[in-house]
Amino acid sequence: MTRPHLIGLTGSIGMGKSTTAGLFAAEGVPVWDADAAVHRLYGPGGAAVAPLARICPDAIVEDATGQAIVDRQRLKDWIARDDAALPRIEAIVHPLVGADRAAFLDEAARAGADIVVLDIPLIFETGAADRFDTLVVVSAPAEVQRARVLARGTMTEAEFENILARQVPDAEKRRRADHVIPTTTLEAAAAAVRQILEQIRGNRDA
Ligand SMILES: CC(C)(COP(=O)(O)OP(=O)(O)OC[C@H]1O[C@@H](n2cnc3c(N)ncnc32)[C@H](O)[C@@H]1O)[C@@H](O)C(=O)NCCC(=O)NCCS
Ligand SMILES: Nc1ncnc2c1ncn2[C@@H]1O[C@H](COP(=O)(O)OP(=O)(O)OP(=O)(O)O)[C@@H](O)[C@H]1O
Repeated sequence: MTRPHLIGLTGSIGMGKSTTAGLFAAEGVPVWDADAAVHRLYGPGGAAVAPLARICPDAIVEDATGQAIVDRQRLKDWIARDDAALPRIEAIVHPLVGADRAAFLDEAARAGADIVVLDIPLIFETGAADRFDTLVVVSAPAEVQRARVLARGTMTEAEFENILARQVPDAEKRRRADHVIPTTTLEAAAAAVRQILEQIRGNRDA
């Protein structure tokens, strides 16, 4: 069983990771989404619920059907109060995310996938960049990024600035990427996705 070629897909907040992951999926490439994995781990029956309950019982609530789930706002409240909180949460969540990713990769290899995409917001921030065969960064002009994030209405301008300040700058991500996908239009992004897949397959077959 040969290992699939690993594409790491990343980019700063609102740059179009999820949309671009969908374009890879539309080309038949299996996609794993790190954020979605965390949401599953925090949801009903999720593997992070019990261990997080032990270190922060306040962060556990019941969903509409009475099942225990992690309340992200309450976790954030704890992180804001206590500098030790995030490292303790990460010590629980990261190994569980790693296991979810490993299960996805096993399944993709078994299914005979030649290429897979791992959609991970914090590849550069977590020092994981060298684990991929190809690094792809999605990017759009800063004013487009700002307008998109604020148009969602899910955060204030100050919250957006705060997240930006904690992320590796877009220019550095672009510099370190093997490929930059422009996300100003869907057509441009889709063309870049097809070109990247062709290049990887061409190099492999050469
Ligand atoms: C703190 C939590 C509850 C906040 O959840 P919430 O839904 O409000 O935000 P979300 O995770 O979607 O992040 C929002 C934005 O901030 C960015 N961001 C989040 N954390 C960081 C960070 N440490 N550094 C830079 N950017 C970050 C994300 O990329 C995203 O663009 C959540 O991020 C969490 O549980 N984090 C700990 C687990 C973890 O390490 N997850 C990362 C994936 S392995
Ligand atoms: N190629 C594109 N052309 C036009 N609009 C796009 C493109 N890619 C993304 N967008 C728009 O940009 C916004 C953000 O996209 P998306 O949710 O994919 O970003 P993200 O990087 O996954 O965000 P986050 O980091 O916040 O999770 C959405 O409104 C989406 O419709």
